[in-house]
Amino acid sequence: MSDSVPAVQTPSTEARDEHQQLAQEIEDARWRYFVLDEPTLSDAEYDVKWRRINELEEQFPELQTPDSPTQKVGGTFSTEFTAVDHLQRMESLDNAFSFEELESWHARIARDGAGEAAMLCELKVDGLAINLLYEKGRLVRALTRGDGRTGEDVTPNVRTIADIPDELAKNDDYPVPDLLEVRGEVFLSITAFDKLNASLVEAGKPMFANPRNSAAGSLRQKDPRITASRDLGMVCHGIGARKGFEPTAQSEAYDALRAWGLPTSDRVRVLATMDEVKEFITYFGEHRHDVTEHEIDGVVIKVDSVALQRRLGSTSRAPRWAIAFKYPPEEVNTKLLEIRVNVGRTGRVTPYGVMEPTKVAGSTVERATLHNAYEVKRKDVRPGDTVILRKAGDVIPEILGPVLALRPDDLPEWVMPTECPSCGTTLAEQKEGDKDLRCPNSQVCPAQVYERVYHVASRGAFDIEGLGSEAAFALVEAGVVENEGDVFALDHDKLLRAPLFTRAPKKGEEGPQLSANGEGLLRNLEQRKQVPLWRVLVALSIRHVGPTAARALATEFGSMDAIRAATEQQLAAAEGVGPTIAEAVIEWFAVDWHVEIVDKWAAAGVAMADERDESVARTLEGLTVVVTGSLQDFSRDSAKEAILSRGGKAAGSVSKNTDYVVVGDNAGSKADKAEQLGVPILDEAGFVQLLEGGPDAL
Ligand SMILES: NC(=O)c1ccc[n+]([C@@H]2O[C@H](COP(=O)([O-])OP(=O)(O)OC[C@H]3O[C@@H](n4cnc5c(N)ncnc54)[C@H](O)[C@@H]3O)[C@@H](O)[C@H]2O)c1
Ligand SMILES: [Zn+2]
Repeated sequence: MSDSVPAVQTPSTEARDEHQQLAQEIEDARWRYFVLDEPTLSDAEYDVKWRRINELEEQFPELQTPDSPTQKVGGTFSTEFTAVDHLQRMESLDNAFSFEELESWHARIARDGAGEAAMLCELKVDGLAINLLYEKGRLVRALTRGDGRTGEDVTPNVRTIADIPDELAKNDDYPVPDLLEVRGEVFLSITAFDKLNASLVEAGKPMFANPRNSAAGSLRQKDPRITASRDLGMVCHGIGARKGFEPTAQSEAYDALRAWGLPTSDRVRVLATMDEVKEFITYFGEHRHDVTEHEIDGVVIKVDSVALQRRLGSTSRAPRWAIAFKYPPEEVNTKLLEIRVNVGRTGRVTPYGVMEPTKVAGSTVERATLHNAYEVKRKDVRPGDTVILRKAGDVIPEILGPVLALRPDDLPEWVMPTECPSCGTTLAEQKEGDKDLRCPNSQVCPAQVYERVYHVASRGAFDIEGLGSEAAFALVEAGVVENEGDVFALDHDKLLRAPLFTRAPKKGEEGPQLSANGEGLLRNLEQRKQVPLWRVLVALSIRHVGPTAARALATEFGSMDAIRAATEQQLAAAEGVGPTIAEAVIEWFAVDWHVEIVDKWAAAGVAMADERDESVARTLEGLTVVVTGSLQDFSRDSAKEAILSRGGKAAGSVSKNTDYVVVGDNAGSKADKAEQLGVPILDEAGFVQLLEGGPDAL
């Protein structure tokens, strides 16, 4: 065995074929992406091909011919614009997708003596490259990157971009050079991108797949007026040919560009170690969406010293002294298999897309909501389409729209069902003009009952262990609960009818028995019958009554009976409640089967009032008291508690239903209002008397 360099392998026919195939697909993708601004592949799909072709060429160097796509800067120029040569070639960037790849890049430049070099780190802007030529400080030409040697003349369009000065600003530190090529990225701000896409969709035109394509599409317009309307921005990230300007570092070049009034980023950092570089990368990976001026798809790391840049030089398509660290793509293409509808807790029927499972931004996604039928129509997505799926950070995944170029002929539009998929009831708008459709059969529609039973047991409501989504589904499916009213009446015999909670009989037992889970559920139900009133209120699924509103209602009224007896005005006047919640509560209790739920729970032993200290005399029974300003011996809460525990009501605002207003220091408008309405006013001492002996003690 020798340890000499392994002989160069000759590619097999398969390898040759695969390479040729990939080369063609990549050229085609580049044409669509760079020239037509209308890709049919996602960047992720493109990058897979890109990596594979590089792998093949590494294994079989013979395949790496000068016309391989790996040897060329992606893109070319279209005949719609005049082709003009760059003074200095424009390059692409090599990529790293992991810290290991970044490290091996660093090891390579270290071998060439740049191991200790300071690194300039900046954001990789997702836009398109532009080359601005300034002669004697005046902008004379602007070219797209094209194939790197020749670009497209887009000067009139670039002149419409507000960020780009027609003339460089004079400056003492940096005299304006005779000639300068400035390189940078033209981009569309995120808000402008969203706005543009929304308006394109509205106009029935295909939208842009990503910010880069939208920026390119906006810049590469025959009519500069269209470009002008698109609100493009620009940020500089390099220089090309120059006369009369010799910076020693990339960072110094940026200082000069800034001084001349060119747009530079204030997020650029020059860092000494690879650990700091990785920290920078990690930071912006986590804060990607805090950068709101433009989309970013990575970080670019550059050797700062111009002398070292020269020493490292370039390959046929990219500098060796720079590398782009790419973040995982947030947009991928996937197949929309079908559109289904989901019936929610409130009966709202929402269409959602079921897609071929795809990895995006670190998780596998196969479902995404489509909100309502209008949204489906507006986006014109159809089952069978290839769709662009976006998952930005922690935001829930979104289907942006179809890739129209890939749509099969005669693909039928999707039609929203007219009947509830769960119970068959005809769907209806709740109010005229609502975008959402609802299943009006809320009382017994299995899908809605299931959601509500699940909600009853959830953390924010009764918090019943052993009653999660599977259990809730099993109870509804087996018919042991008609709706949530029956939950606390579950007993041994009823639960036996739900197979999920049973087990096979052991020797000597007859018929199926409750499983340990079944027994456990009964125990937990029993135990959770005594919970604070606010939890019971949350469990009722009253619109607008979440934990906060429920706590407010419970504190103010103390019992379910008091809430039921309260008028809409009384509810609305309660601290933390207000008119919207008051109306929702009144509406909810006006429905017979709703009231039945409460009655059934009460009959099953669910506590319907918060416990009061019985040793306290109920001196304020039936009285409404408002406390305003600050008191000496009571906090806001303890004053309220003192009123509630004596059977009174603590209201938040003064009305003619108020019996007393207690005025402390710095009381505001409520004291005035009390005076206007002639409501009796008490000071703190009077309040204490009232608490102790009721109205008679005053
Ligand atoms: N979806 C498709 O079909 C398709 C086709 C072709 C290319 N692409 C995408 O384009 C990429 C290749 O394009 P590329 O050759 O332009 O390479 P690139 O986008 O990976 O990197 C080079 C470019 O980055 C830009 N850039 C942004 N910020 C920069 C900064 N701070 N400093 C320096 N440069 C900065 C420059 O314009 C430069 O030309 C692929 O990885 C893929 O994501 C997609
Ligand atoms: Zn239904």
